[in-house]
Amino acid sequence: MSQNVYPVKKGNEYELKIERLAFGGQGVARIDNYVIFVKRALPGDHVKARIVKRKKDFAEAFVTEILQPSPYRIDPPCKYFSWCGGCTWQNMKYEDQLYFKREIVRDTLTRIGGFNEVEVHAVLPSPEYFAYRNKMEFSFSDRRWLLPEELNQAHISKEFALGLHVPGTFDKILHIETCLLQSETANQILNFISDYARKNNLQPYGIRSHQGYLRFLVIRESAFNGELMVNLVTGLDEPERLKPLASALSKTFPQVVSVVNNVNTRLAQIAQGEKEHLLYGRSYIQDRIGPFIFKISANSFFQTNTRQAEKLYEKAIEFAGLDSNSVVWDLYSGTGTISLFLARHSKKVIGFETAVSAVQDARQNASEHGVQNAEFVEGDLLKTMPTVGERPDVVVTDPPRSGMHEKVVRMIKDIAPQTIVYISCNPTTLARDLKILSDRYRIEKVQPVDMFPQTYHIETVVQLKRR
Ligand SMILES: C[S@@+](CC[C@H](N)C(=O)[O-])C[C@H]1O[C@@H](n2cnc3c(N)ncnc32)[C@H](O)[C@@H]1O
Repeated sequence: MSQNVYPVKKGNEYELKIERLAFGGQGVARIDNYVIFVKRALPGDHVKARIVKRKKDFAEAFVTEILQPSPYRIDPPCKYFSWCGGCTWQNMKYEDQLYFKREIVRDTLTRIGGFNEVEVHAVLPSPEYFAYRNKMEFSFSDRRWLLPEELNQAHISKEFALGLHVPGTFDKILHIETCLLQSETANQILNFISDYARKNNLQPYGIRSHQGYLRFLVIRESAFNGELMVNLVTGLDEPERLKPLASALSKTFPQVVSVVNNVNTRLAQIAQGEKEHLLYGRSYIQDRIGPFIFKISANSFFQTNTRQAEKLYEKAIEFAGLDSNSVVWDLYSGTGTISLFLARHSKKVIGFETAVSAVQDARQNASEHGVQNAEFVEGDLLKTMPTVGERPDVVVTDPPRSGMHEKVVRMIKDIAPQTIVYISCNPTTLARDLKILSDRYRIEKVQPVDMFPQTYHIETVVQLKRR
Protein backbone atom coordinates (compact mmCIF):
# COMPACT_ATOMS: atom_id res chain seq x y z
CA MET A 1 0.00 0.00 0.00
CA SER A 2 1.64 3.28 -1.02
CA GLN A 3 1.85 6.23 1.36
CA ASN A 4 -1.06 8.19 -0.11
CA VAL A 5 -3.61 5.36 -0.23
CA TYR A 6 -3.77 4.56 3.47
CA PRO A 7 -7.43 4.75 4.41
CA VAL A 8 -6.60 6.30 7.83
CA LYS A 9 -4.42 9.10 9.13
CA LYS A 10 -2.60 9.22 12.47
CA GLY A 11 -4.40 11.47 14.98
CA ASN A 12 -7.75 11.32 13.16
CA GLU A 13 -10.93 9.74 14.52
CA TYR A 14 -12.99 7.13 12.67
CA GLU A 15 -16.24 5.28 13.25
CA LEU A 16 -15.48 1.59 13.41
CA LYS A 17 -17.38 -1.68 13.84
CA ILE A 18 -15.38 -4.29 15.73
CA GLU A 19 -15.49 -7.70 14.03
CA ARG A 20 -13.41 -9.98 16.23
CA LEU A 21 -10.61 -10.15 18.81
CA ALA A 22 -6.95 -10.61 17.98
CA PHE A 23 -4.36 -12.49 20.03
CA GLY A 24 -3.05 -9.53 22.01
CA GLY A 25 -6.57 -8.73 23.19
CA GLN A 26 -7.47 -5.84 20.88
CA GLY A 27 -10.63 -5.57 18.82
CA VAL A 28 -10.19 -5.86 15.05
CA ALA A 29 -11.94 -3.49 12.64
CA ARG A 30 -11.38 -2.85 8.95
CA ILE A 31 -11.64 0.02 6.51
CA ASP A 32 -11.32 -1.16 2.87
CA ASN A 33 -9.67 -4.36 4.14
CA TYR A 34 -7.02 -2.33 6.00
CA VAL A 35 -6.82 -3.73 9.56
CA ILE A 36 -7.16 -1.50 12.62
CA PHE A 37 -6.46 -2.92 16.08
CA VAL A 38 -8.56 -1.09 18.67
CA LYS A 39 -7.55 -1.27 22.34
CA ARG A 40 -10.22 -2.29 24.88
CA ALA A 41 -12.84 -2.77 22.12
CA LEU A 42 -15.01 -5.89 21.86
CA PRO A 43 -16.68 -7.68 18.94
CA GLY A 44 -20.02 -6.00 18.17
CA ASP A 45 -18.89 -2.61 19.49
CA HIS A 46 -19.60 0.38 17.26
CA VAL A 47 -17.08 2.99 18.32
CA LYS A 48 -15.30 6.18 17.51
CA ALA A 49 -11.56 5.56 17.73
CA ARG A 50 -8.46 7.68 17.30
CA ILE A 51 -5.49 6.34 15.31
CA VAL A 52 -2.28 6.36 17.37
CA LYS A 53 -0.01 4.35 15.09
CA ARG A 54 -0.11 3.71 11.36
CA LYS A 55 1.96 1.01 9.67
CA LYS A 56 2.05 -0.51 6.19
CA ASP A 57 -0.34 -3.37 6.97
CA PHE A 58 -2.28 -2.16 9.99
CA ALA A 59 -3.01 0.72 12.34
CA GLU A 60 -3.60 0.95 16.10
CA ALA A 61 -6.33 3.01 17.72
CA PHE A 62 -8.04 3.66 21.03
CA VAL A 63 -11.72 4.16 21.72
CA THR A 64 -12.84 7.77 22.22
CA GLU A 65 -16.58 7.06 22.29
CA ILE A 66 -18.78 3.98 22.35
CA LEU A 67 -21.64 4.64 19.92
CA GLN A 68 -23.28 1.24 20.36
CA PRO A 69 -21.91 -1.18 22.99
CA SER A 70 -21.16 -4.79 22.20
CA PRO A 71 -23.56 -7.32 23.75
CA TYR A 72 -20.46 -8.86 25.38
CA ARG A 73 -19.65 -5.68 27.31
CA ILE A 74 -19.93 -5.64 31.11
CA ASP A 75 -18.77 -3.08 33.65
CA PRO A 76 -15.24 -4.06 34.68
CA PRO A 77 -15.12 -4.63 38.46
CA CYS A 78 -11.71 -2.95 38.80
CA LYS A 79 -11.59 0.86 38.86
CA TYR A 80 -8.14 0.88 37.24
CA PHE A 81 -9.13 -1.27 34.26
CA SER A 82 -9.16 1.49 31.62
CA TRP A 83 -5.55 2.47 32.41
CA CYS A 84 -3.80 -0.51 33.94
CA GLY A 85 -1.61 -2.78 31.82
CA GLY A 86 -2.43 -5.85 33.93
CA CYS A 87 -5.84 -6.97 32.58
CA THR A 88 -7.24 -6.69 29.06
CA TRP A 89 -10.63 -8.42 29.21
CA GLN A 90 -12.25 -7.50 32.52
CA ASN A 91 -14.96 -5.81 30.46
CA MET A 92 -16.22 -9.24 29.37
CA LYS A 93 -17.93 -12.05 31.32
CA TYR A 94 -15.62 -14.97 32.11
CA GLU A 95 -17.61 -17.41 29.91
CA ASP A 96 -17.20 -15.02 26.98
CA GLN A 97 -13.47 -14.70 27.60
CA LEU A 98 -13.24 -18.49 27.33
CA TYR A 99 -15.27 -18.48 24.12
CA PHE A 100 -12.98 -15.89 22.51
CA LYS A 101 -9.80 -17.61 23.66
CA ARG A 102 -10.94 -20.76 21.87
CA GLU A 103 -11.80 -18.72 18.76
CA ILE A 104 -8.32 -17.16 18.80
CA VAL A 105 -6.61 -20.58 19.00
CA ARG A 106 -8.84 -21.95 16.21
CA ASP A 107 -8.39 -18.88 14.03
CA THR A 108 -4.59 -18.80 14.49
CA LEU A 109 -4.20 -22.50 13.69
CA THR A 110 -6.18 -21.95 10.48
CA ARG A 111 -4.61 -18.65 9.42
CA ILE A 112 -0.96 -19.38 10.20
CA GLY A 113 -0.83 -23.17 10.22
CA GLY A 114 -3.39 -23.88 7.48
CA PHE A 115 -5.12 -26.42 9.79
CA ASN A 116 -8.74 -25.98 8.69
CA GLU A 117 -10.09 -29.29 9.93
CA VAL A 118 -8.58 -29.39 13.43
CA GLU A 119 -11.03 -29.56 16.32
CA VAL A 120 -10.18 -27.23 19.21
CA HIS A 121 -11.70 -28.37 22.52
CA ALA A 122 -13.54 -25.93 24.78
CA VAL A 123 -11.09 -24.05 27.02
CA LEU A 124 -10.45 -25.61 30.43
CA PRO A 125 -11.57 -22.83 32.79
CA SER A 126 -9.47 -21.69 35.74
CA PRO A 127 -10.91 -22.70 39.16
CA GLU A 128 -10.65 -19.04 40.20
CA TYR A 129 -11.00 -16.15 37.82
CA PHE A 130 -10.07 -13.43 40.30
CA ALA A 131 -7.39 -13.64 43.02
CA TYR A 132 -5.78 -16.53 41.14
CA ARG A 133 -2.22 -15.16 40.95
CA ASN A 134 0.33 -16.45 43.44
CA LYS A 135 2.81 -13.73 42.48
CA MET A 136 2.42 -10.01 41.72
CA GLU A 137 5.17 -7.56 40.91
CA PHE A 138 4.51 -3.88 41.66
CA SER A 139 6.80 -0.97 40.74
CA PHE A 140 7.67 2.04 42.85
CA SER A 141 7.97 5.35 41.05
CA ASP A 142 8.54 9.02 41.77
CA ARG A 143 6.09 9.86 38.98
CA ARG A 144 2.50 8.88 39.69
CA TRP A 145 -0.04 8.50 36.89
CA LEU A 146 -3.21 10.24 38.03
CA LEU A 147 -6.68 8.86 37.35
CA PRO A 148 -9.14 11.47 36.01
CA GLU A 149 -10.85 11.70 39.42
CA GLU A 150 -7.46 12.26 41.09
CA LEU A 151 -6.35 15.13 38.83
CA ASN A 152 -7.68 17.96 40.98
CA GLN A 153 -7.03 16.47 44.40
CA ALA A 154 -4.28 18.57 45.94
CA HIS A 155 -3.59 16.13 48.80
CA ILE A 156 -2.40 13.41 46.38
CA SER A 157 1.35 13.52 45.98
CA LYS A 158 2.54 12.95 42.43
CA GLU A 159 5.96 11.98 43.76
CA PHE A 160 5.10 8.54 45.08
CA ALA A 161 3.43 5.57 43.45
CA LEU A 162 3.40 1.85 44.08
CA GLY A 163 1.48 -0.06 41.49
CA LEU A 164 1.42 -1.11 37.85
CA HIS A 165 2.42 0.35 34.51
CA VAL A 166 0.12 2.25 32.20
CA PRO A 167 0.67 0.81 28.70
CA GLY A 168 2.53 3.26 26.48
CA THR A 169 4.32 5.04 29.35
CA PHE A 170 7.57 3.67 30.68
CA ASP A 171 8.19 5.79 33.77
CA LYS A 172 4.73 6.62 35.17
CA ILE A 173 3.05 4.21 37.53
CA LEU A 174 -0.61 3.87 38.37
CA HIS A 175 -0.87 3.80 42.17
CA ILE A 176 -2.86 0.70 43.09
CA GLU A 177 -4.68 0.00 46.33
CA THR A 178 -6.50 -3.15 45.29
CA CYS A 179 -5.52 -5.55 42.54
CA LEU A 180 -8.26 -8.10 41.94
CA LEU A 181 -5.82 -10.68 40.61
CA GLN A 182 -4.23 -11.18 44.05
CA SER A 183 -5.70 -12.11 47.44
CA GLU A 184 -7.17 -9.73 49.99
CA THR A 185 -4.18 -10.31 52.32
CA ALA A 186 -1.74 -9.48 49.53
CA ASN A 187 -3.66 -6.22 48.95
CA GLN A 188 -3.43 -5.36 52.65
CA ILE A 189 0.34 -5.93 52.47
CA LEU A 190 0.56 -3.70 49.38
CA ASN A 191 -1.16 -0.83 51.24
CA PHE A 192 0.80 -1.43 54.43
CA ILE A 193 4.11 -1.08 52.55
CA SER A 194 2.96 1.91 50.57
CA ASP A 195 1.88 3.74 53.78
CA TYR A 196 5.03 2.71 55.62
CA ALA A 197 7.34 3.91 52.83
CA ARG A 198 5.66 7.34 52.70
CA LYS A 199 5.62 7.81 56.48
CA ASN A 200 9.24 6.72 56.90
CA ASN A 201 10.65 8.57 53.93
CA LEU A 202 11.84 5.53 51.99
CA GLN A 203 12.13 7.20 48.59
CA PRO A 204 10.79 5.53 45.46
CA TYR A 205 13.25 4.95 42.63
CA GLY A 206 12.96 7.24 39.63
CA ILE A 207 12.79 5.17 36.47
CA ARG A 208 13.95 8.24 34.52
CA SER A 209 16.39 9.75 37.05
CA HIS A 210 17.79 6.42 38.36
CA GLN A 211 17.80 7.98 41.84
CA GLY A 212 16.00 6.71 44.92
CA TYR A 213 15.76 3.53 46.94
CA LEU A 214 12.65 1.36 46.52
CA ARG A 215 12.31 -0.19 43.05
CA PHE A 216 9.86 -3.13 43.19
CA LEU A 217 7.63 -4.99 45.58
CA VAL A 218 7.06 -8.64 44.74
CA ILE A 219 4.47 -10.52 46.79
CA ARG A 220 4.30 -14.32 46.53
CA GLU A 221 1.59 -16.38 48.21
CA SER A 222 1.25 -20.12 48.50
CA ALA A 223 -2.06 -21.57 47.29
CA PHE A 224 -1.25 -24.63 49.38
CA ASN A 225 -0.78 -23.22 52.88
CA GLY A 226 -1.22 -19.42 52.57
CA GLU A 227 2.43 -18.61 53.36
CA LEU A 228 3.57 -15.25 52.00
CA MET A 229 6.89 -13.86 50.86
CA VAL A 230 7.59 -10.13 50.57
CA ASN A 231 10.50 -9.21 48.32
CA LEU A 232 11.56 -5.56 48.38
CA VAL A 233 13.84 -4.75 45.47
CA THR A 234 16.05 -1.72 46.07
CA GLY A 235 18.47 0.31 43.99
CA LEU A 236 20.95 0.63 46.89
CA ASP A 237 22.60 -2.03 49.01
CA GLU A 238 21.33 -0.73 52.37
CA PRO A 239 19.30 -3.58 53.91
CA GLU A 240 19.41 -2.11 57.45
CA ARG A 241 16.91 0.54 56.35
CA LEU A 242 14.31 -2.17 55.72
CA LYS A 243 14.70 -4.16 58.95
CA PRO A 244 12.03 -2.18 60.89
CA LEU A 245 9.59 -2.63 57.99
CA ALA A 246 10.28 -6.38 57.87
CA SER A 247 9.65 -6.61 61.61
CA ALA A 248 6.41 -4.58 61.37
CA LEU A 249 5.21 -6.77 58.49
CA SER A 250 5.85 -10.00 60.38
CA LYS A 251 3.98 -8.71 63.44
CA THR A 252 0.98 -7.44 61.47
CA PHE A 253 0.73 -10.39 59.05
CA PRO A 254 1.54 -13.75 60.70
CA GLN A 255 1.22 -15.45 57.29
CA VAL A 256 4.37 -13.61 56.13
CA VAL A 257 7.13 -16.19 56.66
CA SER A 258 9.74 -14.55 54.47
CA VAL A 259 10.90 -10.98 53.88
CA VAL A 260 13.86 -10.55 51.53
CA ASN A 261 15.67 -7.62 49.98
CA ASN A 262 16.96 -8.06 46.43
CA VAL A 263 19.46 -5.39 45.43
CA ASN A 264 19.47 -4.26 41.82
CA THR A 265 21.93 -1.40 41.30
CA ARG A 266 21.87 -1.79 37.50
CA LEU A 267 19.89 0.42 35.16
CA ALA A 268 17.76 -2.46 33.85
CA GLN A 269 14.26 -2.28 35.31
CA ILE A 270 14.05 -5.86 36.56
CA ALA A 271 12.98 -7.21 39.93
CA GLN A 272 15.84 -9.71 40.05
CA GLY A 273 18.73 -8.53 42.21
CA GLU A 274 22.42 -9.22 41.92
CA LYS A 275 22.39 -9.79 45.68
CA GLU A 276 19.78 -10.93 48.20
CA HIS A 277 19.51 -10.21 51.94
CA LEU A 278 17.20 -12.15 54.21
CA LEU A 279 15.38 -9.64 56.44
CA TYR A 280 12.95 -11.92 58.26
CA GLY A 281 12.12 -15.64 58.49
CA ARG A 282 13.33 -17.98 55.75
CA SER A 283 14.30 -17.36 52.15
CA TYR A 284 11.47 -19.37 50.57
CA ILE A 285 7.81 -20.30 50.77
CA GLN A 286 6.32 -23.68 49.92
CA ASP A 287 3.60 -24.41 47.40
CA ARG A 288 2.18 -27.61 46.02
CA ILE A 289 1.23 -28.86 42.56
CA GLY A 290 -0.39 -32.30 42.66
CA PRO A 291 1.60 -34.50 45.05
CA PHE A 292 4.75 -32.35 44.88
CA ILE A 293 5.68 -29.63 47.37
CA PHE A 294 8.10 -27.04 45.99
CA LYS A 295 10.39 -24.60 47.77
CA ILE A 296 10.06 -21.27 45.99
CA SER A 297 12.67 -18.60 46.54
CA ALA A 298 12.41 -14.98 45.44
CA ASN A 299 13.85 -15.57 41.98
CA SER A 300 12.56 -19.09 41.23
CA PHE A 301 10.23 -19.60 38.30
CA PHE A 302 6.89 -21.04 39.39
CA GLN A 303 3.59 -21.19 37.50
CA THR A 304 1.56 -18.17 38.67
CA ASN A 305 -1.84 -19.90 38.77
CA THR A 306 -1.05 -22.83 41.06
CA ARG A 307 -4.36 -24.72 40.91
CA GLN A 308 -4.66 -24.43 37.15
CA ALA A 309 -1.03 -25.55 36.69
CA GLU A 310 -2.06 -28.92 38.06
CA LYS A 311 -4.80 -29.22 35.42
CA LEU A 312 -2.34 -28.21 32.71
CA TYR A 313 0.18 -30.84 33.75
CA GLU A 314 -2.53 -33.53 34.05
CA LYS A 315 -3.56 -32.77 30.47
CA ALA A 316 0.05 -33.03 29.31
CA ILE A 317 0.38 -36.43 31.05
CA GLU A 318 -2.88 -37.65 29.51
CA PHE A 319 -1.76 -36.57 26.02
CA ALA A 320 1.69 -38.15 26.49
CA GLY A 321 0.05 -41.61 26.85
CA LEU A 322 2.95 -43.04 28.85
CA ASP A 323 3.65 -46.52 30.20
CA SER A 324 6.38 -47.94 32.41
CA ASN A 325 8.65 -48.53 29.39
CA SER A 326 8.42 -45.00 27.99
CA VAL A 327 11.47 -42.76 27.65
CA VAL A 328 10.41 -39.09 27.63
CA TRP A 329 12.30 -35.97 26.68
CA ASP A 330 11.02 -32.84 28.45
CA LEU A 331 12.27 -29.93 26.33
CA TYR A 332 12.54 -26.46 27.96
CA SER A 333 12.11 -28.17 31.33
CA GLY A 334 12.63 -25.09 33.58
CA THR A 335 12.71 -26.13 37.23
CA GLY A 336 11.55 -29.62 36.26
CA THR A 337 7.96 -29.45 37.48
CA ILE A 338 6.54 -31.23 34.41
CA SER A 339 9.46 -33.69 34.48
CA LEU A 340 8.49 -34.80 38.00
CA PHE A 341 4.91 -35.49 36.85
CA LEU A 342 6.15 -37.35 33.76
CA ALA A 343 8.61 -39.43 35.81
CA ARG A 344 5.78 -41.01 37.83
CA HIS A 345 4.32 -42.54 34.67
CA SER A 346 7.41 -43.51 32.68
CA LYS A 347 10.70 -45.40 32.73
CA LYS A 348 12.87 -42.33 32.37
CA VAL A 349 12.64 -38.57 31.78
CA ILE A 350 15.42 -36.42 30.37
CA GLY A 351 14.87 -32.68 30.87
CA PHE A 352 16.65 -30.10 28.71
CA GLU A 353 17.09 -26.54 29.99
CA THR A 354 19.46 -23.67 29.35
CA ALA A 355 19.16 -21.68 32.62
CA VAL A 356 21.79 -22.96 35.03
CA SER A 357 19.82 -22.02 38.18
CA ALA A 358 16.67 -23.72 36.83
CA VAL A 359 18.64 -26.93 36.19
CA GLN A 360 20.01 -26.80 39.74
CA ASP A 361 16.47 -26.34 41.10
CA ALA A 362 15.21 -29.20 38.91
CA ARG A 363 17.90 -31.58 40.20
CA GLN A 364 17.16 -30.55 43.78
CA ASN A 365 13.39 -30.89 43.28
CA ALA A 366 13.87 -34.39 41.87
CA SER A 367 16.14 -35.47 44.70
CA GLU A 368 13.92 -33.98 47.43
CA HIS A 369 10.93 -35.87 46.05
CA GLY A 370 12.90 -39.12 45.74
CA VAL A 371 12.50 -39.13 41.94
CA GLN A 372 15.37 -41.21 40.61
CA ASN A 373 14.34 -41.63 36.98
CA ALA A 374 14.68 -37.96 35.91
CA GLU A 375 17.90 -36.36 34.76
CA PHE A 376 18.58 -32.88 33.44
CA VAL A 377 20.85 -31.73 30.63
CA GLU A 378 22.06 -28.16 30.90
CA GLY A 379 22.55 -25.96 27.83
CA ASP A 380 20.96 -24.67 24.65
CA LEU A 381 18.81 -27.35 23.02
CA LEU A 382 20.46 -26.78 19.67
CA LYS A 383 23.72 -28.02 21.17
CA THR A 384 22.50 -30.51 23.76
CA MET A 385 19.88 -32.50 21.82
CA PRO A 386 22.40 -34.12 19.45
CA THR A 387 24.58 -35.23 22.40
CA VAL A 388 21.95 -37.43 24.07
CA GLY A 389 21.99 -40.97 22.76
CA GLU A 390 18.89 -42.35 24.49
CA ARG A 391 16.07 -41.70 22.03
CA PRO A 392 12.58 -40.78 23.30
CA ASP A 393 9.24 -42.47 22.65
CA VAL A 394 7.55 -39.21 23.66
CA VAL A 395 8.73 -35.59 23.44
CA VAL A 396 7.04 -32.98 25.65
CA THR A 397 7.96 -29.43 24.70
CA ASP A 398 7.12 -26.21 26.58
CA PRO A 399 9.05 -23.39 24.86
CA PRO A 400 8.97 -19.66 25.69
CA ARG A 401 6.63 -17.30 23.80
CA SER A 402 8.98 -17.19 20.82
CA GLY A 403 8.33 -20.89 20.21
CA MET A 404 10.96 -23.41 19.14
CA HIS A 405 13.99 -22.65 17.01
CA GLU A 406 13.29 -24.02 13.52
CA LYS A 407 16.34 -26.29 13.79
CA VAL A 408 14.99 -27.73 17.06
CA VAL A 409 11.68 -28.52 15.33
CA ARG A 410 13.57 -30.23 12.50
CA MET A 411 15.70 -32.20 14.98
CA ILE A 412 12.53 -33.47 16.69
CA LYS A 413 11.25 -34.56 13.27
CA ASP A 414 14.47 -36.48 12.62
CA ILE A 415 14.37 -38.12 16.05
CA ALA A 416 10.77 -39.11 15.18
CA PRO A 417 9.17 -39.91 18.56
CA GLN A 418 5.80 -41.66 18.40
CA THR A 419 4.07 -38.82 20.28
CA ILE A 420 4.78 -35.12 20.74
CA VAL A 421 3.01 -33.02 23.37
CA TYR A 422 3.40 -29.31 22.63
CA ILE A 423 2.54 -26.93 25.50
CA SER A 424 2.42 -23.38 24.19
CA CYS A 425 1.72 -19.95 25.65
CA ASN A 426 1.56 -18.32 22.20
CA PRO A 427 -0.87 -19.59 19.54
CA THR A 428 1.03 -17.75 16.77
CA THR A 429 4.37 -19.52 17.28
CA LEU A 430 2.52 -22.76 18.06
CA ALA A 431 0.79 -22.66 14.64
CA ARG A 432 4.09 -21.84 12.92
CA ASP A 433 5.93 -24.78 14.53
CA LEU A 434 3.06 -27.24 13.97
CA LYS A 435 3.12 -26.37 10.28
CA ILE A 436 6.77 -27.47 10.04
CA LEU A 437 5.88 -30.75 11.77
CA SER A 438 2.74 -31.38 9.73
CA ASP A 439 4.20 -33.57 6.96
CA ARG A 440 5.35 -36.13 9.55
CA TYR A 441 2.89 -35.53 12.41
CA ARG A 442 -0.89 -35.49 12.64
CA ILE A 443 -2.62 -33.20 15.15
CA GLU A 444 -4.82 -35.42 17.32
CA LYS A 445 -6.00 -33.13 20.10
CA VAL A 446 -5.92 -29.41 20.85
CA GLN A 447 -6.79 -28.38 24.41
CA PRO A 448 -6.60 -24.72 25.42
CA VAL A 449 -6.15 -24.17 29.17
CA ASP A 450 -6.88 -20.81 30.77
CA MET A 451 -4.02 -19.93 33.11
CA PHE A 452 -4.64 -16.16 33.03
CA PRO A 453 -8.31 -15.07 33.41
CA GLN A 454 -9.07 -11.37 32.62
CA THR A 455 -6.22 -11.31 30.08
CA TYR A 456 -6.00 -12.46 26.46
CA HIS A 457 -3.26 -14.99 27.28
CA ILE A 458 -3.99 -18.63 26.57
CA GLU A 459 -2.01 -21.81 27.08
CA THR A 460 -2.61 -24.64 24.59
CA VAL A 461 -1.71 -28.32 24.89
CA VAL A 462 -1.50 -30.20 21.57
CA GLN A 463 -1.10 -33.94 21.06
CA LEU A 464 0.69 -34.99 17.85
CA LYS A 465 1.10 -38.54 16.56
CA ARG A 466 3.65 -39.73 14.01
CA ARG A 467 2.08 -40.45 10.61
C1 LIG B 1 7.84 -21.74 29.35
S1 LIG B 1 9.28 -22.06 30.29
C2 LIG B 1 9.05 -23.76 30.65
C3 LIG B 1 8.88 -24.02 32.09
C4 LIG B 1 8.65 -25.42 32.55
N1 LIG B 1 8.32 -26.36 31.52
C5 LIG B 1 7.59 -25.41 33.65
O1 LIG B 1 6.43 -25.73 33.41
O2 LIG B 1 7.93 -25.00 34.76
C6 LIG B 1 10.52 -22.12 29.03
C7 LIG B 1 11.90 -22.54 29.51
O3 LIG B 1 12.74 -22.69 28.36
C8 LIG B 1 14.07 -22.34 28.71
N2 LIG B 1 14.78 -22.10 27.42
C9 LIG B 1 14.64 -21.05 26.59
N3 LIG B 1 15.42 -21.19 25.49
C10 LIG B 1 16.05 -22.39 25.61
C11 LIG B 1 16.97 -23.10 24.79
N4 LIG B 1 17.38 -22.60 23.63
N5 LIG B 1 17.42 -24.30 25.22
C12 LIG B 1 16.99 -24.80 26.41
N6 LIG B 1 16.11 -24.18 27.23
C13 LIG B 1 15.64 -22.98 26.84
C14 LIG B 1 13.88 -21.13 29.60
O4 LIG B 1 15.02 -20.93 30.42
C15 LIG B 1 12.62 -21.53 30.40
O5 LIG B 1 12.98 -22.16 31.61
